[in-house]
Amino acid sequence: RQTGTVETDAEKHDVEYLTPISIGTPPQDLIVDFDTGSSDLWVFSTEMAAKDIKGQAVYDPNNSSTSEKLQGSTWQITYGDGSSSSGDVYLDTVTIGNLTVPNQAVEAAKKVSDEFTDDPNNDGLLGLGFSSINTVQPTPQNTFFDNVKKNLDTPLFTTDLKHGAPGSYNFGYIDPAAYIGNISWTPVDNSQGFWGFTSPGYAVGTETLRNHSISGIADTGTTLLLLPKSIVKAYYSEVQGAQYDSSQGGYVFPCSPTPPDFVFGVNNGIVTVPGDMVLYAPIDSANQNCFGGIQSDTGIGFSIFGDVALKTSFVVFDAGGLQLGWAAK
Ligand SMILES: CSC[C@H](NC(=O)[C@H](Cc1ccccc1)OC(=O)N1CCC(N)CC1)C(=O)N[C@@H](CC1CCCCC1)[C@@H](O)COc1ccncc1
Repeated sequence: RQTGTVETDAEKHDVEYLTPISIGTPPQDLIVDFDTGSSDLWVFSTEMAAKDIKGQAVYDPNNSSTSEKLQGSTWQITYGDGSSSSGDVYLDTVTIGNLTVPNQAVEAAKKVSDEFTDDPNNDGLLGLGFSSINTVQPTPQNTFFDNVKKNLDTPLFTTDLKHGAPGSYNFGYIDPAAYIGNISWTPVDNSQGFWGFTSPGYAVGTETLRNHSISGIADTGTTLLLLPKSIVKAYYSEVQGAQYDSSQGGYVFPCSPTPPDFVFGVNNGIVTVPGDMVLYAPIDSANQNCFGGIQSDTGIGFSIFGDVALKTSFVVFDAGGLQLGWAAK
């Protein structure tokens, strides 16, 4: 039985968290975005047109003695932000930290949308959602976690994302030194392939929790905390000078004073998003006005507890118990 840990680096404004992996023999090192909101492991590859590669590292299956083409298999994925990619599939050895999966489906990109080409630091995505939403056809493939979990002490992984500092993903164990207080557990609904859960309510600042069921997903691949419009309006009604700015595509407000905290419930516990984390990023060079880290989930169909929520906590993604655990740190 094994356990593993790997460090993940926050990009500017924590817009995404990038983590090193190795693929093939000899190992080819890439840095990818671990995404609990999707279930494909895809990477930039030598099968892409040179014009679509701008600084990313690429996977070359022909340079790996252990790669084996999955004949006839293809994949195509589109994300919530409209970005997309597609290609074909190889089985090859994938290593994360000290954990190795010998026959992991590695989805080699042939095409990627501009959002990926224009993100030089990101060489691909490693999906940590449920394998039921893997896009490989004709036969969907398992995620790295699904393949490795039989070798783990216990079938779970944890996230410890931080604000502007390296965080970590641990596999197979809960590090008691990584959190304080108790872990609040809540059942997971994986019927849509996501780590879905329902929060019982929320509070703005120091007020008492309001009962308001919020169904959403814990998603490391989404930068912001996307909530129902009514809750977002209630929050920003308590932020001086906050307004919806259609040119920015969200609520903006003066970068000082620090806005109130946002609290959401997890079972009988609470998670506090400090006001200074709601200050997502300045929208002007004078740093006068800031784009909010809390925005509306309109059009998605569920809320998204993205990095703005996750980086406040130590979160346990427990596939064995089909539950999520949230703890302060
Ligand atoms: C409505 S899900 C929006 C979300 N994409 C984001 O959160 C992107 C992430 C990003 C992209 C490029 C550079 C840096 C960060 O970032 C922003 O959208 N923003 C950050 C910057 C900010 N100024 C504006 C808002 C999203 O598709 N996630 C998916 C993974 C994501 C795809 C794009 C690459 C990075 C990983 C995934 O987990 C959720 O998939 C779905 C969610 C709902 N139905 C379908 C799919």
